[in-house]
Amino acid sequence: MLMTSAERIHEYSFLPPEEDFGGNGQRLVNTPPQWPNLGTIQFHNYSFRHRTGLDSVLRGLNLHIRSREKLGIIGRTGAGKSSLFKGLFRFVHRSNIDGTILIDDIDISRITLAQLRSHLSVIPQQPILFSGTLRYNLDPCHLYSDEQCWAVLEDVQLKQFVHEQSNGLEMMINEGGSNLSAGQCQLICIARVILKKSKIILIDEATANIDYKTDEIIQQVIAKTFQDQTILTIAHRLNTVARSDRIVVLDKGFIVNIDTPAQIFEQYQYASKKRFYN
Ligand SMILES: Nc1ncnc2c1ncn2[C@@H]1O[C@H](COP(=O)(O)OP(=O)(O)OP(=O)(O)O)[C@@H](O)[C@H]1O
Repeated sequence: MLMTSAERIHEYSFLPPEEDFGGNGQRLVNTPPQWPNLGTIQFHNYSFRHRTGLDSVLRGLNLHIRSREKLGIIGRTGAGKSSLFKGLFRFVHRSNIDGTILIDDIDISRITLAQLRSHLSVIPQQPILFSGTLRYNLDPCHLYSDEQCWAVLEDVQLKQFVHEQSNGLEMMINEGGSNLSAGQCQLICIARVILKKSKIILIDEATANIDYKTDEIIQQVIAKTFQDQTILTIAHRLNTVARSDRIVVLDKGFIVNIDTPAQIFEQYQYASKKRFYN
């Protein structure tokens, strides 16, 4: 088993590095120190495919997301919701992208990947936890104080639970968080994102193993602690996006509707259904 780890490290060391920025003779742009201080996102005629030779899975998107806006993203499976996030993180080579994404008026293809990715936070569907202490899982680079760690645990309503553990912040977490519930894992990931204070947060709503009560806590925490952030949420449940400012409906890579939740639900008559697709 340990040799498998050595083999993986060897393989990763020889992976070709990702293209760092633009190419095509474009000049690298330096981001201002506070960038992005507004958190606006603009997609201009944006198309995305996973690899050369495949069809585009996002097609000619035009979308202006405002500072501090809460935007829900819905659509059937395969509609392109996750691809939108991959585009924001620049997970594919530039040759597979048409159009541009601007964050606070800066074209994201003209900054380094490190600049881009260090300013975006994601709360993934499957929370990622490592074997190590809770503190390490909250703050792997040791950038924050214990007080700040406790404060975010309070924000996500885990302070009491951690207090009850004999080691407090030093409590051990198993790989993948196997000694915690799915909801606790999700809340720890949210706490990590609160610490980082990114202006833009991407949330891929968890669909599995979260009970109704924990889901409600997660929604409350997100609504309360991320008021000043721009939030894009891929939603699988109606209640998650009901309080958004707007909802975007994707279908086969196109934006087919964008409106307030009330309008969208009325139009699609989703209101009576708890789960509306998948
Ligand atoms: N790594 C990949 N390589 C090639 N095609 C992919 C890859 N990931 C997704 N796709 C394809 O891209 C399209 C959009 O997928 P995407 O994951 O963005 O949809 P989604 O709306 O997030 O779906 P879901 O709700 O099921 O997560 C689909 O047709 C899918 O098959």
